Amino acid sequence: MKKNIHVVGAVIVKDNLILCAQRGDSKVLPFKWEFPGGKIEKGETPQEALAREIQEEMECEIKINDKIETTEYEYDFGIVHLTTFYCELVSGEPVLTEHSEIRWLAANELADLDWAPADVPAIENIVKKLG
Ligand SMILES: Nc1nc2c([nH]c(=O)n2[C@H]2C[C@H](O)[C@@H](COP(=O)(O)OP(=O)(O)OP(=O)(O)O)O2)c(=O)[nH]1
Repeated sequence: MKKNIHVVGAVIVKDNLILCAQRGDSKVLPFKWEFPGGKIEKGETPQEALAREIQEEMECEIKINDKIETTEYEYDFGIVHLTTFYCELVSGEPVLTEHSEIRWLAANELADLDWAPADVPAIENIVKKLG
């Protein structure tokens, strides 16, 4: 049976633009675009995991707002359960540490990127709301 992987992603909105991050070449899903975040660790709420991941990965502090949705996608390495939240920056500016690139895009530009497949339903949801 495939393992279940519980992941949180931050849809950070600033001046109507959304932060998009490209995965590095040494990771699974190389060069795919995603929302910064990562795996929920034991004992964490999704929000705690997200705040921790963004601090580690992007060196900034966020405020976590409404949940967008939780979706499931079955990859060959496991089933990712991805929960996304609208977020805003509280302090700091996102820094590239693990990602190969970051971009701030308007909602109607999101579909131009090659997203991790698990993210596609969230992208559609965001475009409906903000696009
Ligand atoms: N952070 C993030 N991960 C995503 C998204 N969409 C998606 O399919 N994923 C997948 C990629 C990974 O398999 C998993 C996230 O875990 P991670 O970011 O901690 O994993 P990783 O591969 O970068 O690092 P690791 O296993 O070496 O710790 O979820 C997304 O929008 N954001």
